Amino acid sequence: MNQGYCIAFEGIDGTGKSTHSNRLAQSLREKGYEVVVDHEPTNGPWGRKLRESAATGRLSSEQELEYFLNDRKQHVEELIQPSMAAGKIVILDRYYFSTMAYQGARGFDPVEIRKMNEEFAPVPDLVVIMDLTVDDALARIGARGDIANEFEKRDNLEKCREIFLGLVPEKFVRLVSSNAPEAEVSARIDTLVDQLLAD
Ligand SMILES: Nc1ncnc2c1ncn2[C@@H]1O[C@H](COP(=O)(O)OP(=O)(O)O)[C@@H](O)[C@H]1O
Ligand SMILES: Cc1cn([C@H]2C[C@H](O)[C@@H](COP(=O)(O)OP(=O)(O)O)O2)c(=O)[nH]c1=O
Repeated sequence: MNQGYCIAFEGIDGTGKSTHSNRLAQSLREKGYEVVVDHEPTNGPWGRKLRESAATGRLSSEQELEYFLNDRKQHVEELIQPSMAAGKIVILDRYYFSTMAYQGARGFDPVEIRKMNEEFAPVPDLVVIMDLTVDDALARIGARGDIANEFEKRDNLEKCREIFLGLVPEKFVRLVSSNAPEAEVSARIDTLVDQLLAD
């Protein structure tokens, strides 16, 4: 049994991370793989506080960063590491690249944020950056029936998108435009993951 895989979906809100992390999980299960799919912020105590803050007003930048790190530490210990150790494929709808982007957009140095995370969080085998223009992403959030929350302000999303796009030259990062029919986007992601699993 191998040591498992970790695949993270990243990108600004509304780009299809949740849709495509679930579609990928389904398609891998149909191929016989053992898959765990989960999201950050988690449904644990830190994640719940962070989600509340998206609706009611953001925490101070220091406190927000601390809560995201606490949430992730718990996630790594309780779910990510044990699942990978059991040889499963872990699919994450957001991971520490979101902290680089969103807390980076709030003034922290993304490089420092990455270092802090990589001290305890496994580096994923593949990061899929789902991409849309901010206008298109906000339109999809609206169509989903949601009112944009505190994290989803236009200027903030522009900064976050720039940080995400800055990761693309890295070897394990792939950019996928979400500006195509869902089945087409899904097929592109399946191809990337098939390549990873064949290596
Ligand atoms: N390729 C696509 N084309 C059109 N709509 C899509 C596509 N992928 C996702 N959507 C829709 O866009 C909205 C946002 O997708 P979602 O997966 O919730 O994004 P995220 O998890 O990144 O916030 C949803 O209503 C979803 O059905
Ligand atoms: C994981 C993570 C998310 N976020 C932000 C991005 C999102 O706008 C917000 C909520 O995440 P989101 O994926 O929208 O969760 P949900 O759909 O369950 O509400 O948290 C950060 O600022 N830093 C992080 O490290």
